[in-house]
Amino acid sequence: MFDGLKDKLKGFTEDVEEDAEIEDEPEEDAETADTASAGDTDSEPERGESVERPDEQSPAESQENPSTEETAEEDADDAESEGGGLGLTGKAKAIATGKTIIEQEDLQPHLDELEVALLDSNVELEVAIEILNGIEENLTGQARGRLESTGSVVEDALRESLYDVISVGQFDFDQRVAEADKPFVMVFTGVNGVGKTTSIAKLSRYLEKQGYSTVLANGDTYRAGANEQLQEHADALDRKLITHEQGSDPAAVIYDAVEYAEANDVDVVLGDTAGRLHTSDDLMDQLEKIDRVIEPDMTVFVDEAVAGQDAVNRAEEFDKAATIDASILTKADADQDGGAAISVAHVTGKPILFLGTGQDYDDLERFEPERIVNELLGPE
Ligand SMILES: Nc1nc2c(ncn2[C@@H]2O[C@H](COP(=O)(O)OP(=O)(O)OP(=O)(O)O)[C@@H](O)[C@H]2O)c(=O)[nH]1
Repeated sequence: MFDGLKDKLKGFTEDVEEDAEIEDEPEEDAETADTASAGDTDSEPERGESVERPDEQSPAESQENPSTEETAEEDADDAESEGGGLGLTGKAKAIATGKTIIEQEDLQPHLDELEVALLDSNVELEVAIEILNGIEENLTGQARGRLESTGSVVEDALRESLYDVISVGQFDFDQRVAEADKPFVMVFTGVNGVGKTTSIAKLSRYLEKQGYSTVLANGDTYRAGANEQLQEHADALDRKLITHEQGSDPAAVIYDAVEYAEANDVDVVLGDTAGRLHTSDDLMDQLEKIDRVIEPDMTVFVDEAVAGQDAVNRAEEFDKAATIDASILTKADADQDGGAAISVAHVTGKPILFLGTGQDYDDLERFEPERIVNELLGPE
């Protein structure tokens, strides 16, 4: 999963660190520099100034002191006591105690290369820029500390920045289901053939493992064979499926499924809908009607990770045309790029909840931002 992007990200970290200097100057030099720059209260680096961060703890030290929050707080305190850590005073102190110095002019070419690599991996432009800005910001020590430190300043900055863009809107799906009134009603939408139906079947299996019963509803009354396709999954999983004839009202099918769930104490209703483009007015009207009549607890946009930039564009367009609450990206197992996985939450403002990682019912993974960052950059 995401192997192409992993290599590019690894290259960035290594290249920047090659250009970073580890300085270890004698104390008196620092004092001289400190005095010379007394009164300097700069807190933000200008473009072209050096960006500097204290060296991280060694892996051994970080094991002795595993609290990321504490480390982050200490870093923040350091930064504050150094006037943001970025003025001349801060620089002098940094040199005095042995710090990593990364010159802005050394960093910039690597950021430019990373931007090209991200775009090449189908990361949305606006998202790529957000990641680059995040790296710069994190390197200046302004916004770090939620993830375990790796001992590498550059990797931590990249890690935090990626985390920021992919964790947009995240909520605890399991908790949401647990706390909701039952039946919890979910409706799935997206274009044709992306793995919507399979994802519903996988989610039914996932929910079963959490102790919930599910009923399936085929709101795809548009396509011939859709009932049979979902029936195969229902049979394989031993689930009740509610269907109506082809051409009937999808809202009515899902309504029936909700009634069935209420009458039979079923916890979750999973409603499929016809594959559509956001531009198919009649199908988008159907979706709007489902929203109005059923008031689902969650409308989930499904697309395939391998579609890259197309999936990102569709997610953005669907989100504008209909109310979606979250996304599922399928076929992540076949995706080298990871561009959609990185971009979709940011462009929609809604979280990716699950990744489809294969053709079996168990091949559905919770999209956990921290785990995805580890997947992309390697474990801490
Ligand atoms: N490798 C892989 N294949 C998947 C995944 N999810 C679905 N597929 C395959 O993608 C194909 C299409 O899946 P469907 O569930 O039929 O797609 P759909 O979006 O419901 O299609 P329509 O009902 O035509 O809109 C099937 O062959 C699935 O097995 C996944 O996560 N990984």
